[in-house]
Amino acid sequence: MNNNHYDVIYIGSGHAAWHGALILNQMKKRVAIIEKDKISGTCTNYGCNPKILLEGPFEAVESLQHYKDIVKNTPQIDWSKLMEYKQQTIRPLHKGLESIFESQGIDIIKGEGILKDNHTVNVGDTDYKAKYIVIATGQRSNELDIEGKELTHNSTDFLDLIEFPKRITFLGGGFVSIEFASIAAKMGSEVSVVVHSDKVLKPYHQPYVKKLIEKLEAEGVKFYFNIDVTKLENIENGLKLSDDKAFQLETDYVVDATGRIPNVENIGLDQIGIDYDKHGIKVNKYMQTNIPNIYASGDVVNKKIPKLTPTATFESNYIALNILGRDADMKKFPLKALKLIPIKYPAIPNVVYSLPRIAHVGMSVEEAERKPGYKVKTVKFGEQLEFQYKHEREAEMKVVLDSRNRLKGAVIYGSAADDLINILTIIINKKMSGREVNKMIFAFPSASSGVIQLIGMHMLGVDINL
Ligand SMILES: Cc1cc2nc3c(=O)[nH]c(=O)nc-3n(C[C@H](O)[C@H](O)[C@H](O)COP(=O)(O)OP(=O)(O)OC[C@H]3O[C@@H](n4cnc5c(N)ncnc54)[C@H](O)[C@@H]3O)c2cc1C
Ligand SMILES: NC(=O)c1ccc[n+]([C@@H]2O[C@H](COP(=O)([O-])OP(=O)(O)OC[C@H]3O[C@@H](n4cnc5c(N)ncnc54)[C@H](O)[C@@H]3O)[C@@H](O)[C@H]2O)c1
Repeated sequence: MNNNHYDVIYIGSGHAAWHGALILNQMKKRVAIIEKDKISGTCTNYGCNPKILLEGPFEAVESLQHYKDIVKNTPQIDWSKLMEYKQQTIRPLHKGLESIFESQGIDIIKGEGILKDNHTVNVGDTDYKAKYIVIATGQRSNELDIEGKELTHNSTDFLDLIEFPKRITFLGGGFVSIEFASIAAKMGSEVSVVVHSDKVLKPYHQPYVKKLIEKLEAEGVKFYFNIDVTKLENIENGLKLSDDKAFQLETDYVVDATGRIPNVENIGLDQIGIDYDKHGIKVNKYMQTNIPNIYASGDVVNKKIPKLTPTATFESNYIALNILGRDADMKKFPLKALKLIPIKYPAIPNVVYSLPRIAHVGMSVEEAERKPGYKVKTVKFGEQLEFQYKHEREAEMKVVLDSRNRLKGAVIYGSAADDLINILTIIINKKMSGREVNKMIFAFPSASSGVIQLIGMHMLGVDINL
């Protein structure tokens, strides 16, 4: 076989690509991954992984603060040591993954992939051919078009900060701003969050967002709402941010966290006629673009569901199975059937990794309140399970139950929300009844055992808000 001919070529090497690439490789397909930057994409190198690693010590400090009458003296975090640890841990990851892929027989092609026709991707001066192509080029940070925009930084810069600034400002009220502001507040910086609307974390349950804002404000974070910044300039002692009206803010470091935009430019979409818009590449229910042998996966897709690592992974796996189904011969009928199954997303948990976290899954409280027959129950588990839940009295959740008391959705405020939400996601996806939930035994006295018990009681119709 010609060396440059593949069954499947991926453009991009993030979660939207490599999970499926490994499946196809295992199933004896010849696979190549084209990557212009570090192998394994945003999450591993510039997103989830470095973020959660840097956040670890701050989370530990936050837990200790729940015992402030008992544990004296808040520990100080040495940012430069923490950054050193982050670099040592994160920097080798892409090389590690690269060698795993290569040892499995997946070809890694370094460079910028550009579609030339329905079966050809060009990298540098070489053309690579494939029966199927998966576009998985992800997103990049938005850059606000303001005067002095070159003085702003993005999330990647923040995650590489060597020295923590005394004053730091985040533009935007989304995930990145709120997660990073939680860290910055604990570094003792003067932290500002400047938002162009009157809300932060719009998709989240606003009463819990309000609780989080109040908590961050108590730690010194200043929120500025309804401000459309237009200018950032150097001044004698730092930077000055302003709008066209009276807003002025002096700071030392500005993070533009006003969202991410799909990488749809310069990859040959117009040349070969693939449909896309500013929200990403358009796909059908099989994740195919309007050219059927070319798929799109992950953040680059124009989709209503959240652009997250687990959704990118889910799509990557789905596409691999769809390709296997299309290629299967009739003797392997079960595989053939795979190509006919449209993608169907289960309930998708979302977490803001703030301190504390906010998480949600399934039907929102707001939708449930409008829907006849649905109930919303508030479970004040921080108060009810004080000793199990490590003194975090303000931790709370709201669960959405349908007319048969099945769990349909939940929103959680509290430090363990990121793990608890996964358990609730299983209950929702498995459509478990209250009886089924109550038939299981969990380790005690863990936080999750208490929470599941409380929810299990609600699902049996027993209201046990003590
Ligand atoms: C700061 C931050 C924190 C985040 N935290 C979380 C979190 O906690 N949980 C979560 O679920 N999600 C989080 N995300 C989102 C998550 O990182 C993305 O949803 C995920 O990485 C999407 O995967 P992907 O493969 O679609 O895209 P990416 O991981 O962005 O991969 C795309 C790859 O394609 C490459 N590429 C682009 N164009 C070309 C080309 N022409 N040729 C070759 N290669 C190309 C890029 O270099 C990149 O490596 C975070 C994101 C950021 C920025
Ligand atoms: N925990 C997680 O899962 C996690 C964490 C970080 C990032 N992410 C992913 O990365 C994406 C990017 O995060 P983000 O926080 O940058 O984006 P975001 O979409 O969450 O928030 C963007 C913020 O910027 C504001 N904004 C948008 N346009 C603006 C403009 N022109 N002027 C001023 N403000 C403007 C929005 O109102 C919003 O408050 C997320 O949507 C998510 O997909 C996920």
